[in-house]
Parts: sequence; C-alpha cells; structure tokens
Amino acid sequence: MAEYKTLKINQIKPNSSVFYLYLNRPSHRNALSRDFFDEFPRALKSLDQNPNVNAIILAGAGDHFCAGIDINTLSSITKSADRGRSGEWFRREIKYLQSAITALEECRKPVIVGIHGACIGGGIDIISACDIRYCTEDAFFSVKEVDLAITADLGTLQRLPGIVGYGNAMELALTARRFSGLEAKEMGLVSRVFGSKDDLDGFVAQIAEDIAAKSPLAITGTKAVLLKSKDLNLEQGLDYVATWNSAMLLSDDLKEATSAFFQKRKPVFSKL
Ligand SMILES: CC/C=C\C=C\CC(=O)SCCNC(=O)CCNC(=O)[C@H](O)C(C)(C)COP(=O)(O)OP(=O)(O)OC[C@H]1O[C@@H](n2cnc3c(N)ncnc32)[C@H](O)[C@@H]1OP(=O)(O)O
Repeated sequence: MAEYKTLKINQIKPNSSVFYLYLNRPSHRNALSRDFFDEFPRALKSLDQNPNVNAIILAGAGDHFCAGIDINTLSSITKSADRGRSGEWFRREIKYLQSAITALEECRKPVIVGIHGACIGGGIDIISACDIRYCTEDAFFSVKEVDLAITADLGTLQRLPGIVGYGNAMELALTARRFSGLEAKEMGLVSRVFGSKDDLDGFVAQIAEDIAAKSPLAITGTKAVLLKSKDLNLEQGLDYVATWNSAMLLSDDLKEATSAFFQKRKPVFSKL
C-alpha cells in the first residue's frame, strides 16, 4: 500500500473487502492542503483498481472530519503574471482541485462516508460527492465559502441541490451558517445520525460489509447508472441502463445469485 502525507488506507479487518480511507492530518483538523489534492485521486484510483476492494469507508482521523481547504494553501495560490495569464492559470488550478473531488464519483467502488465533528467548506464538497453519508449527532456542517469571500467551486453548488433540494442548498450556501447532524438528517444530507462515534463506526462498517458481499458488478452498475441518471431525462436514463445491462447483466454473478437463492445459501461472487 502506498504511503501518503495526508491520507491513510487500512483494510477494515483481515480478509475483508472493505477498506478505510482516512483524511489523516488531525493536527490541522484534516484541512485540505495541496498534497491532499495530489494524493486523494491517486488513493481512490488505487482502491478502484485493487480487485480485493469492494467498498470504501471515508472518515476523518482525530476529532473532526474536515476543516475545509487549508487556509495557508488558499493564501499561496496567487500568481504574479499579467491578469489574463494569471486568470488562465487559476482556472486550470481550480479544475485540478475539482478533479480530486470528482474522483469520488469516478471510483467504481461505493464510497460511504462517516462524518464526526466539523465538516466545513471543502469537507462539504467531499461528502456531496460520496455515495452514502452518515454522521454523529455532534457533527456540525457549514458551507463556509462565502465567509472567506469565495464562491464555492469544488462541487458543493452543483451537487448539494440534488441532495438537500435547491432551496436548502441556496440557504446554506448564502448564509454559511453552521448546522447540526440532526438538521443534516432532516434535510437528507445524511441518511442516519448516531449518538456516538462508536455507534457510527460500527454501523458504517456493517453496512459496508453488507454492500461488499453483494455482486460487485451489480454494485458498480448501480453507482454508475444512478450517477449518470442525474444528467439524463427518464427516456435517456432508461435507454442508458438498457444498454448497460445488455452488456453486463448476463454474468456469472447472476447465475451465482439465482443458484444461491434456490440452494438457500449466501452467494459468493468473484472479484471485480
Ligand atoms: C480555490 C478554492 C478551493 C476550495 C475552497 C474551499 C473553501 C473552504 O473550505 S472554506 C472553509 C475553511 N475552513 C474554515 O473556515 C474552518 C477553520 N477551522 C475551524 O473553524 C476550526 O479549526 C475547527 C475545524 C472548528 C476545529 O476547531 P478546534 O478543534 O478548536 O481546532 P483549532 O484549534 O481551531 O485548530 C487546530 C489547528 O488546526 C489549524 N486549522 C484548523 N482549520 C484549518 C484550516 N482550514 N486551514 C489551515 N489550518 C487549519 C488551526 O490553525 C490550528 O493550528 P495551530 O497551529 O495548532 O494553531
């Protein structure tokens, strides 16, 4: 397993196909440095390509999930060229940072995030691109960018409305107000809230193991088709899934799932 400055990857337990991916800069509350943006897509790619991985749990090391962009990084990303060249460079830089977050969606394996403590600014960009979100009761959230004189640009404004609704997204992004885990649940930002970090971790581990035991082909297909459906109308979406399944439905996984049903046993699927 590669070494990272800002991340840590652990197998959840021996022989499991669930892996933890930790934001691992607890001394800085997992603030997102330039190293993070270089390393995060690389780590996701390595998990995506590893046939022993069926599901990924994203979490923050230490007391918080993520304190957003590293404010030191932010103050260093200015270029002293002429205005046009500086603007062109900056646009490329923002797109590079965006691509690190989009890597969560590009990963074929499901990413389940467990959020505790702070989830601020860039932290919201990250969780909005995850597939399933859970948090603790004492988690707190803020779409903080406007307070730093920034129009959020790493995906929150594009993904959050589809998760919490346009009105809620607008209110959260314009006010930058802090909201609690319970409110996050009410708005649909997270699927469940837990009284303690231990309860969160236990539940997330079990859900990840459950998903990891299903057909990897069906799980990958479900993630890909659901993500694609956001950009398509109903007719296009149905057409897309028909094409997808015409290529991938007739698999050994289908045979194994039906045999296991009739033999009243748990199915065992091969790696992806
Ligand atoms: C091109 C632009 C792309 C992306 C833009 C994204 C925008 C954003 O992400 S906006 C959000 C920016 N983040 C924040 O405003 C949060 C700032 N941090 C906090 O509010 C708090 O630290 C906390 C997360 C609530 C945690 O509080 P606490 O547990 O009391 O820790 P602290 O004592 O405050 O911090 C400990 C240590 O970490 C450093 N630190 C915390 N956050 C950041 C950060 N975002 N960037 C850099 N460093 C951070 C803090 O300075 C402390 O350092 P010491 O050296 O120990 O003093």
